[in-house]
Amino acid sequence: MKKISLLGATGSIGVQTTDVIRKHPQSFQLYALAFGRNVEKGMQLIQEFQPAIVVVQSEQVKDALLQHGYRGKIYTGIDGMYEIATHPDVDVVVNAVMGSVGLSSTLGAIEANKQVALANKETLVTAGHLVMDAAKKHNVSILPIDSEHSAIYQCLNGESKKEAHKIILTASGGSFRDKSREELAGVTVEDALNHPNWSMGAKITVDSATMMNKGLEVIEAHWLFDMPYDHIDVIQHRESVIHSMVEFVDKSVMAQLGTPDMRVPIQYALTYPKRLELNQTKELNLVDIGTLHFQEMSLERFPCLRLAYEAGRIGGTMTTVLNAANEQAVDLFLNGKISFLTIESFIERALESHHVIHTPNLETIQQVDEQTRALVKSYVN
Ligand SMILES: NC(=O)C1=CN([C@@H]2O[C@H](COP(=O)(O)OP(=O)(O)OC[C@H]3O[C@@H](n4cnc5c(N)ncnc54)[C@H](OP(=O)(O)O)[C@@H]3O)[C@@H](O)[C@H]2O)C=CC1
Ligand SMILES: CC(=O)[C@@H](O)[C@H](O)COP(=O)(O)O
Ligand SMILES: [Mn+2]
Repeated sequence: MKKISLLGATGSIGVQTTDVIRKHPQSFQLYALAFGRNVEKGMQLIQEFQPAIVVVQSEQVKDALLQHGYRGKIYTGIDGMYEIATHPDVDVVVNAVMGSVGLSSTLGAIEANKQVALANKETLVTAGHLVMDAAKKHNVSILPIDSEHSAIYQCLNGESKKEAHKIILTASGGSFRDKSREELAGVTVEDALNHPNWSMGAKITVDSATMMNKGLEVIEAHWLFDMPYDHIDVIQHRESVIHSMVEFVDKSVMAQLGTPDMRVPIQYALTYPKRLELNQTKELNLVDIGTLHFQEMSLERFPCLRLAYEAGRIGGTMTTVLNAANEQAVDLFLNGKISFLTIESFIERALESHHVIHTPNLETIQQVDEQTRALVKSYVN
């Protein structure tokens, strides 16, 4: 029985994680959960799973939960998430919050020697060196939940890291894959949220449309698999059936395939190195699909991917700025303050004005993150 702390329980990954836990009550217990503001969903989960500890984003949300009749142990904010990520009774921490707000909990979980199942890719983008150094120091495995990185992890299983030559990340192309850059001028939030293959939270769905999601994933792969940027390729693959590939030194290529269903990588991160049945997931039927499509990824069509490669290659606080500027710009877009194409121009402006700091510590990263958000907000005026 593994006791799980689930951060971001009310979100897309969080809810799918509870689905996996529900299906395997002999293997997993939801010991603690954290969420932001969705009190209704949070209460449903509390009533079903009866966690020992609950964490919410703010005192205001805590009051709302008390008004809904919750009488158990409750903490708030980033400190609360840190508390349940490091709690001595917890075995596994699933980090499924959105954004760099998950960083201190990821670091705390590693330092407390927890098994870490990581969906929160932003923590690796903003501070990959801190996360990976801590994981090495504490001999903690970080099990990726992100579908591409889970695929790579599975392809590398039992292989020698030295013999892996190249990582090939697949990208669906996102909501606007069939539009030219000219056609992007008038797109709406609703259009952007219409992902062709996956049902996900709003921020990552917009990231898929700008291709920043793949940019963040390139940086995530760099850190997780210690792979130089020149050895990480991205190709467009419309069907999201091949979740990613690894080319080895002998030119043999391993791929991991499956229907697009996040419960598969979530469960794998919880059961690794074993596997459990996952009956409710649709079997992959390649005969029904018939044809898989592949296309070169254009850095001109998708400038956010170029910006991510450039920031990743410079390193240091450049990726902190990339991530914070993106989080802020996407938030402005989702709130109707800027257009879709302004997202990429705000990010580029923030990167251009930044003087990189190499090997920053946690405090510096947090400062740069805050300053970048304020800077990007000021661009609106
Ligand atoms: N969805 C997917 O299929 C995939 C997601 N990912 C990654 O997983 C992470 C989560 O994505 P997704 O589930 O789609 O996102 P959602 O927006 O659906 O969920 C985010 C979760 O984080 C919570 N949250 C947000 N801010 C705070 C905060 N300050 N304090 C506490 N909780 C907070 C939200 O709470 P509430 O809603 O209650 O406010 C919610 O539970 C992201 O990093 C994303 O890139 C990676 C691969 C696939
Ligand atoms: C499911 C998942 O892992 C997402 O990150 C997914 O990759 C989004 O799809 P694209 O970024 O390929 O559009
Ligand atoms: Mn992904």
